[in-house]
Amino acid sequence: MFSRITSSKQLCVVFRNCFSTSSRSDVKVAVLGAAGGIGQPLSLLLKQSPLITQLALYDIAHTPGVAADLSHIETRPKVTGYLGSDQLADAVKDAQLVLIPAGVPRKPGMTRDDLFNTNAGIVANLVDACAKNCPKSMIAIITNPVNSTVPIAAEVLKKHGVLDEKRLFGVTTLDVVRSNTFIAEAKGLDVTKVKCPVIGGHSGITIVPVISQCTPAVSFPQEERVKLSVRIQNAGTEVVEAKAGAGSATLSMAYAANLFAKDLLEAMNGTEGKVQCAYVRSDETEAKYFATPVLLGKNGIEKNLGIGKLLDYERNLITAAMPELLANIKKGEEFVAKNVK
Ligand SMILES: NC(=O)C1=CN([C@@H]2O[C@H](COP(=O)(O)OP(=O)(O)OC[C@H]3O[C@@H](n4cnc5c(N)ncnc54)[C@H](O)[C@@H]3O)[C@@H](O)[C@H]2O)C=CC1
Ligand SMILES: O=C([O-])CC(=O)C(=O)O
Repeated sequence: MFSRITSSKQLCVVFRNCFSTSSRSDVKVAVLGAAGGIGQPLSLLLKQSPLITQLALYDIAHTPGVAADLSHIETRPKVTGYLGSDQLADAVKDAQLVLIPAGVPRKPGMTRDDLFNTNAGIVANLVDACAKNCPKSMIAIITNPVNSTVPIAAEVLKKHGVLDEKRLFGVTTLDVVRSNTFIAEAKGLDVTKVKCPVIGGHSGITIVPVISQCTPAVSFPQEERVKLSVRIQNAGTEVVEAKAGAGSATLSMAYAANLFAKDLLEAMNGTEGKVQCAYVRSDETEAKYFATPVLLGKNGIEKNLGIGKLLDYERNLITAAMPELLANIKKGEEFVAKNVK
């Protein structure tokens, strides 16, 4: 091939074709809270994506350093840093995907709902900027309490008249990642082959692992199934306690959010068959928002794949989750009604 090249222009074309990626259009991804415990490793993982052309990093502190550091990596996304609220609009302007890990994490003894008073306003403010500057963007909320911050985001977008429920996600991928890991460990399986859906919400008893739908199929005596399910529900707390005041899961969360973002970006780019569990607007139960596996497509959620067949034990977990989930959703919606113009 190279023997027939006669000019430097031709060489450039060959070089570009050899190293081109599957996507040629501009894809801007913004990370809000990019200098944090999740934001930094997540941005590092996203910087390795050939599907992203611009990686916009926003935070209220430290973004110039994080952006300068990541910008030296020899991968496709161009990194830009934005610091403070004056630069928020530019950070999200025309983004196709906004990932939000901004806000405070738990300390031992706290529930995710204890973060509401600080994080509700942060999420409302960031989503307000998205509504104004990238109204068609996919928005993936990582900030806790996810059970409430997703309804907050929806209500803010609704106030601006730009809510598209198919483009709004609460990121619950870490629950699936943990289930896969714990089941593989318990059964001595190749962890890369284990896929266990987790449905419901993203806090304590609202997290509902559906071990009966795991592939490959696994069976446990009831006592062991209960122990494993409870461990999955409390896995976030396990990390909070191990970190002893220094925050919650950051590295595994960055891994999980990158996995979710990668599948969503690929689906947006036309790859079919991408499925992830996510906390989304739902008609599956009486809860307006409920995590289930969703088929991703060019416009976000292509199809909600639903709850599927459950064991009585798993159905009882949903029943037990419902009061807390409904209260969390109501709290988020009321926050916007009372506090956001
Ligand atoms: N969805 C999930 O599965 C998980 C969610 N989380 C949640 O993610 C959130 C972030 O956790 P970490 O990164 O560990 O916390 P962190 O404290 O290390 O980082 C948070 C970052 O947000 C920034 N920030 C604060 N207010 C902001 C604002 N108004 N605008 C932009 N940035 C702002 C801070 O400057 C900081 O850099 C927490 O709410 C945590 O509970 C954590 C793990 C899993
Ligand atoms: O437990 C927390 O506070 C953070 C979180 O959501 C998780 O690790 O699942």
